[in-house]
This record gives sequence, structure tokens and C-alpha cells, in this order.
Amino acid sequence: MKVHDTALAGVKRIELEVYHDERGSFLESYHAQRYAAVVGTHRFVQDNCSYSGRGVLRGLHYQVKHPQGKLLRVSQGEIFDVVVDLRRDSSTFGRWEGMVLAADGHTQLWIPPGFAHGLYVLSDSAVVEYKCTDIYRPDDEACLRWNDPELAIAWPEGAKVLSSKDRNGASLTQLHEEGRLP
Ligand SMILES: Cc1cn([C@H]2C[C@H](O)[C@@H](COP(=O)(O)OP(=O)(O)O[C@H]3O[C@@H](C)C(=O)[C@@H](O)[C@H]3O)O2)c(=O)[nH]c1=O
Repeated sequence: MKVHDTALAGVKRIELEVYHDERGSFLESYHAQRYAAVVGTHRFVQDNCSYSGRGVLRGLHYQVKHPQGKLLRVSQGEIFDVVVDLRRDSSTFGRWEGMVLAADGHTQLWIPPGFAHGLYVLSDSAVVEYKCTDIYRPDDEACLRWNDPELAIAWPEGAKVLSSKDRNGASLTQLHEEGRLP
């Protein structure tokens, strides 16, 4: 596998090795020893999988007191994935990065704890699978507004299908003022 840094410190793009033969293909999506160099001492304690139709936008989510690192991969379809650096001591605090991830691109994303995360589905449907370094704690979850003008995220054009939680996300300034950053 090849590991690439991104514009946000600690966020890494991983190109997976795919083995093709007459039956199809094979890839390793996680290997504790090899990923130690990518995720450091973090340990994964929960695996998630979401299925979404075209135009679904999930996010931007994070946990405040128990931030989750996420190792994410698209196993079907194509998404525009977004991370926002919410680490107050980071030189890239408040900056976002977006990238297209597709199942046939065999790319993984490592998002360290302390980022808000969201995704927008570009294909008819998409399956997104990710490992988390902490368990889901709904009481600790916060939702950063996907279209906060202060962030000015350049989401792809198209209709957006949102949950009511995500329609009512808070701005970065509001979350900051309320002490609800990681
Ligand atoms: C995230 C999550 C949700 N759920 C439940 C709660 C709810 O009934 C249903 C759907 O929850 P949500 O609407 O929060 O699902 P979703 O919008 O897919 O939430 C996810 O969004 C992406 C962008 C992330 O980065 C994830 O960390 C997570 O926040 O699933 C769990 O049981 N465990 C979990 O870990």
C-alpha cells in the first residue's frame, strides 16, 4: 500500500494493493502491523457500514469528549468525502479538505481523532465502511453545519438529502462559543 499526506496534518490517503486474477480480485483493508505506521497507537473498537442513495449528505459529525479516529473506505459507488480540522492546537484548525473516493479507486482515508467528517453520494448508491477508534456515544455527538458560510465547503453541485439532525447543525463559531469542540 502507498500512504500519502494531505493538506491537513495527520489525515492520510492510502492506496490499497489489489490482487487480480481470473476469479476476480482481493485486497487487505486492514492489517494491524502494517497500519501501525499510519494510525500510530490507536486501536479500532467499532466497525461501521452505511448505505446511501444518490444525493445523500451525511455530516458533518464528530464526538466532543470521546473523539473517534476513522479509517474509511468506499466499497460500492462514489462519494465526495469531507474532513474539517477541529483540533484547536492545530495549524490547520477550521480548514477543510474534500476528495472523491470511489470503490474502484481502492483508496482509504485515515482521519485522526479531532476532525468533523461528512460525505456526499455522487453515484446511484454508495456503501461506506469505516473502523473507529472509539465507540459511538450519541450523547457526546455534535453536528457541524454542512453549509456553514465560515467553512465555505465546495460541495459538488446537486440536490442534497439530509437527516433532520444534519439540517440543524451548528456553525463552527457557535460550537466554539458553546465549548463543544473536541
Ligand atoms: C453513527 C452511529 C449511528 N447509529 C444509529 C443511530 C441512528 O439510529 C442511525 C443513523 O445514525 P446517524 O444519522 O448518526 O448516521 P450517519 O449520518 O451515517 O452518521 C455517521 O456519519 C458519518 C459522516 C460519520 O463520520 C460517522 O461517524 C457517523 O456520525 O444509526 C448507531 O447505532 N451507531 C453508530 O455508530
